[in-house]
Amino acid sequence: MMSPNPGTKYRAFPPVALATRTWPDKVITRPPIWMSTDLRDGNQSLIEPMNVQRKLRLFHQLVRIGFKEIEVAFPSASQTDFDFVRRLIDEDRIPDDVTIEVLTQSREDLIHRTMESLQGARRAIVHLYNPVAPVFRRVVFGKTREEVKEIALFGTRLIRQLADARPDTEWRFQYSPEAFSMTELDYAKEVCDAVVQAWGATREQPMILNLPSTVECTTPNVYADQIEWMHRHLAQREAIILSVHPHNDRGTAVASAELAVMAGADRVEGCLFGNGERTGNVDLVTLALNLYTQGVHPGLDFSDIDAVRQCAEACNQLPVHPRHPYAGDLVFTAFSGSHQDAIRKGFARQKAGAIWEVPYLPIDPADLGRNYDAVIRVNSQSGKGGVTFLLENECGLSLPRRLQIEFSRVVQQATDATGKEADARHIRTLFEREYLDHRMPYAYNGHAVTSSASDGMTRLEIDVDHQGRRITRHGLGNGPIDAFVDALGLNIRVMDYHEHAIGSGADAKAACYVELRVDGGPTLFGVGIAGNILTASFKALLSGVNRHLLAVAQEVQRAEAVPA
Ligand SMILES: CC(=O)SCCNC(=O)CCNC(=O)[C@H](O)C(C)(C)COP(=O)(O)OP(=O)(O)OC[C@H]1O[C@@H](n2cnc3c(N)ncnc32)[C@H](O)[C@@H]1OP(=O)(O)O
Ligand SMILES: CC(C)C(=O)C(=O)O
Ligand SMILES: [Mg+2]
Repeated sequence: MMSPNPGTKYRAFPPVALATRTWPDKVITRPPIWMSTDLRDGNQSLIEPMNVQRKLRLFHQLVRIGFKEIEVAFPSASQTDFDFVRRLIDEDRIPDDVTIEVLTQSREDLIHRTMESLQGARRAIVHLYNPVAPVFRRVVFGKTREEVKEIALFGTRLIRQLADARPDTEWRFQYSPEAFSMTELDYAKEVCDAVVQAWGATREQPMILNLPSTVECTTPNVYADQIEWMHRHLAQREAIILSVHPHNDRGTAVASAELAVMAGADRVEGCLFGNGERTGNVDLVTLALNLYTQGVHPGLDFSDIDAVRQCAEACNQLPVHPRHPYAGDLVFTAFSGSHQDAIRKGFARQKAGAIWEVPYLPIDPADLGRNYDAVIRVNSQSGKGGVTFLLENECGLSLPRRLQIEFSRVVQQATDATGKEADARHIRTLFEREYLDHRMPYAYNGHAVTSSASDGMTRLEIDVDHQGRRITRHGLGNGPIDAFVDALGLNIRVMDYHEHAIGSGADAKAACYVELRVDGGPTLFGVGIAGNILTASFKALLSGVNRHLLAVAQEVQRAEAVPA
């Protein structure tokens, strides 16, 4: 049960005294060094860790995306992880410009096994960690500050010694004071300075110092302050590649990473789609594409985001949420009417090569290999914009504005009745049923222009079915439509008329929309599609007449059904 007074159980994280902080004014203008830990931190968080096959598949996907540093295993943890590192090296699967990284605790046997796994590697990063925060010192280790610092120094010296004994590999060293963000800053600095010195890092041969928010426990601005404080106070900053490793316990890992980069971090560790322990490591896809939408190329290639997502889902055996930024199934989909309207107008105005300005879409789906098909989907929350967009895209029909309004009511009735989404095919069917399929009471069979005489009048013979009976009639008018109306012998007033071609070449068709009023009733539309514009316009007239007569018949039925 939730406590009515959480202050007795939980305490607020204290802010950092850093009055002269500079990060709020910084702008990220280049990408950080990315490090994927999908195959280590991501893997250790899975219900079933990846086998070698799945790890290989994900490794090659990470290489394709463009990661140059990949933490591939915790080799002393399991035979699978050890064997995986061996396969990468023995089968020469690591591209020249990619460096693999492995993680170890600061324990003698584990360090020996870790170094053994890397035998023969061209280049490798050995990553040592130990927890340094007060709760770990007290609860997990029962050690003093000095003793915990000594754990870090022991591992650093041993790795230095083993690395020096294997000069054929180009070694790099990384140290993480685990749970950094929960640690007193002066103590974190003391441990880190000691490790940097013990390793012998220099400007020419820097080491990676990784400051994790192992469990995210502050607002992102506090993490940024902690990073800036370290950035400014570390004794040998020039000998350090400053790295961050945010987790997402408060749901703000992406913000933490972004602010940390503004605060001085050079490097970010995380996983694709935010996989990782508990609520995940920071999501590298979101981080990278956030940069991209600011006009900064992240140096990672997500131009086939669906393939990356499918690979991650298959390897992790975990789904990516449909609303996941940039990658989820629904993130480029608008259901609601005003959004659809704005997106449709945005697409219509967007010019190739111009700055992207489609409302509600922060990125062009095409940049990620997504198409526009699913951008607009229609349910009962949708308006004319979405319906119009789908008809345009699916059938090449550009409805005049008032017809858009008329037909969107038809779609809304249908979606309200079912409570379900109407896909493009369903909308097309509704449109055909409403405007194109009526053959009662009138159906078009043919026409002939008998003369277009010198008096400027059109004479027309029409061949139509009326109530299933074939009839021929003649009409005279100041144009074909006028003559057709005359031949029908009905009281029809044509209020508006639109036409356009559908497609091009031999298969091109004509679409015609007429807005009319029959017998002084309400205005309504008729639509005709045919191989030529004249036939399309006659069909459109009959469509409108049939719709009017059907509405009248339904009205009569309704009136008769009401008990007296
Ligand atoms: C935040 C992170 O993601 S850190 C990475 C965490 N990832 C993993 O742990 C996954 C792989 N790990 C494993 O499979 C196991 O931990 C192994 C195989 C490496 C080691 O297993 P075990 O030997 O059974 O030890 P276990 O993991 O339980 O470690 C506990 C012991 O190590 C000590 N320890 C924990 N971390 C460290 C460290 N970084 N350096 C030195 N000692 C450590 C603990 O204090 C404890 O000591 P104690 O037994 O004297 O009380
Ligand atoms: C090993 C370290 C970097 C880690 O994964 C963490 O602290 O979250
Ligand atoms: Mg982690």
